[in-house]
Amino acid sequence: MVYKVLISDPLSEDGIQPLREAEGIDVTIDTGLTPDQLATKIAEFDALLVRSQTKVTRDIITNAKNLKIIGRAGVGVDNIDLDAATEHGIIVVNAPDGNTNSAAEHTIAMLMSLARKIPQAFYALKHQKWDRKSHVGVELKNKTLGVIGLGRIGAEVATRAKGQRMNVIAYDPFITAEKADKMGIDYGTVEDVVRQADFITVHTPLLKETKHLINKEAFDKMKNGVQIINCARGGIIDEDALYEAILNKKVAGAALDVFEEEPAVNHKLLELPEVIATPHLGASTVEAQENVAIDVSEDVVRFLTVGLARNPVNLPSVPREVMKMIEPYFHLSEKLGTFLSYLTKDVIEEINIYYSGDLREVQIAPLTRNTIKGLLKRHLGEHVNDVNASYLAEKKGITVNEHKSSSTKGFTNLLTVEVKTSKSTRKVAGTLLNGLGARIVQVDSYSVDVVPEGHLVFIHHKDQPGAIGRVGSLLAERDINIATMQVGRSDVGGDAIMMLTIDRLLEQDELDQLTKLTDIYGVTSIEL
Ligand SMILES: NC(=O)c1ccc[n+]([C@@H]2O[C@H](COP(=O)([O-])OP(=O)(O)OC[C@H]3O[C@@H](n4cnc5c(N)ncnc54)[C@H](O)[C@@H]3O)[C@@H](O)[C@H]2O)c1
Ligand SMILES: O=C(O)CC[C@@H](O)C(=O)O
Repeated sequence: MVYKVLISDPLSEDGIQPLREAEGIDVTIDTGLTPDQLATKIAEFDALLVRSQTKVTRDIITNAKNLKIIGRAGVGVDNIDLDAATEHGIIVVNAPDGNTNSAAEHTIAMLMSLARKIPQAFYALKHQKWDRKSHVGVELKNKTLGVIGLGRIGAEVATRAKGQRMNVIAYDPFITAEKADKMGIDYGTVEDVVRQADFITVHTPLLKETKHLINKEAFDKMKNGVQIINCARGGIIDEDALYEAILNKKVAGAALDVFEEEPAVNHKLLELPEVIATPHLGASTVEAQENVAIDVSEDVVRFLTVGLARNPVNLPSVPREVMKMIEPYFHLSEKLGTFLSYLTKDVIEEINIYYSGDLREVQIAPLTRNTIKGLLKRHLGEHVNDVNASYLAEKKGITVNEHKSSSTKGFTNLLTVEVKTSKSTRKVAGTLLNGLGARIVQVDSYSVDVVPEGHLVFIHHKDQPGAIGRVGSLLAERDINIATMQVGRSDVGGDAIMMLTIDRLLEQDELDQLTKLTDIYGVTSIEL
């Protein structure tokens, strides 16, 4: 199997080495596609890697019949329709850490350039003007920097601003006053920040809640002569309100790396001498571009080969250490889900997943999603994956409950999946045996020991002499080799099960003949 990866924005060649070196991955670089060309071309690809230029719209995603993963070499994913990706079962991953340092350094560079009017002075000098009077700046020392959004970049900027002997006041809904205190900065509401700061820098994502967070009302509350920096996303600051605030002298200067519409050429803000700007260069360093390309390439390889991603955006993130711990159970969880999907004939109402022993210590959400994927895939089709599995289950009205249980039945780890329909409750449990791999160890109330691979036959029968022999004879007559066989019963002469691993898939007529044998209640052919 060869996975086809399309890179549609310029990425660092060194950074995409993990893709180039991976076996079974074929890389195409085409950075000149129009949206229409991309919408056509995307159909043949399994993965798409972008920076911020390519707009991955619903249209493109709808045409992406084979697409499994979209990798964003950077932080912001506002150029990708996440809802459309999730609905189509496409995972979106980003590279959240790789450009933090560069973006923070760029913000500080903008802050200093703004304070000392360096770009304006340079521009004048380039135009043969030795003008010292117009370019008198202000010191940063003892000024207050207001930071809105104290995440990765905001926190780095705050720390560096303290190095310039600035006072820092920050607002972030997910940061406590105690945490800010530990960083040696003040904490306040947006209003506190806006009222107290001499310089304001924003470092939030662009969300419904942050769109035009800095608007006319906010400018009205600011100190006269305040200076504004945006190296996060265009749209967090209302550009029309900023333009007015500069014209009426409320704002003395603004440094912008990002704009509501990009590329921003002929922008009215750029005509104002108080405005300095760069064309979205926050992450444009050799180091950042290499870092983000490596991170996202590694995640694409990991996802295409083992089905796990470290930085999913439309899934909760799975840290590296967590991933290491859960990877062995990943395969088992899907197999148990798939196994039960064969035994469950009616509409599923509830799924209970019990994590016992060592599994109590790991992050279980990815395993839960994978189990649901196994359960739903056979009925809903190949497009079900761990990105959309929970969403599809919810849409189908299925309640999913996760339990951490102390009952291990003597195993060091035990994963039990129970499915309730209006008519029945079915259960399967599996474990990872040290050095031996995955095993199914329980089906309903019966103990078994079966490798969850290949062609299985699950037979429910009456515990009577001859029942097992009749099954064996029929399969022998059809030249079907039995690789393993397990039997279990509730009580003598009562209900019993047989679990067979056979060397090939049963034909329908063979299944019918098995079902008609004396004392056989039901036969299910299972492909794992
Ligand atoms: N200019 C560039 O080239 C460049 C480079 C990298 C990142 N970015 C952008 O910088 C921004 C920050 O990136 P990051 O890596 O620090 O992200 P992050 O997720 O680490 O931090 C964002 C912070 O914003 C906070 N936040 C969310 N809503 C808020 C609100 N209403 N008010 C205040 N805070 C709020 C979050 O709690 C979070 O702590 C993003 O928009 C990202 O796209 C730009
Ligand atoms: O691709 C870029 O250079 C921009 C990256 C930056 O905006 C981000 O959100 O990571």
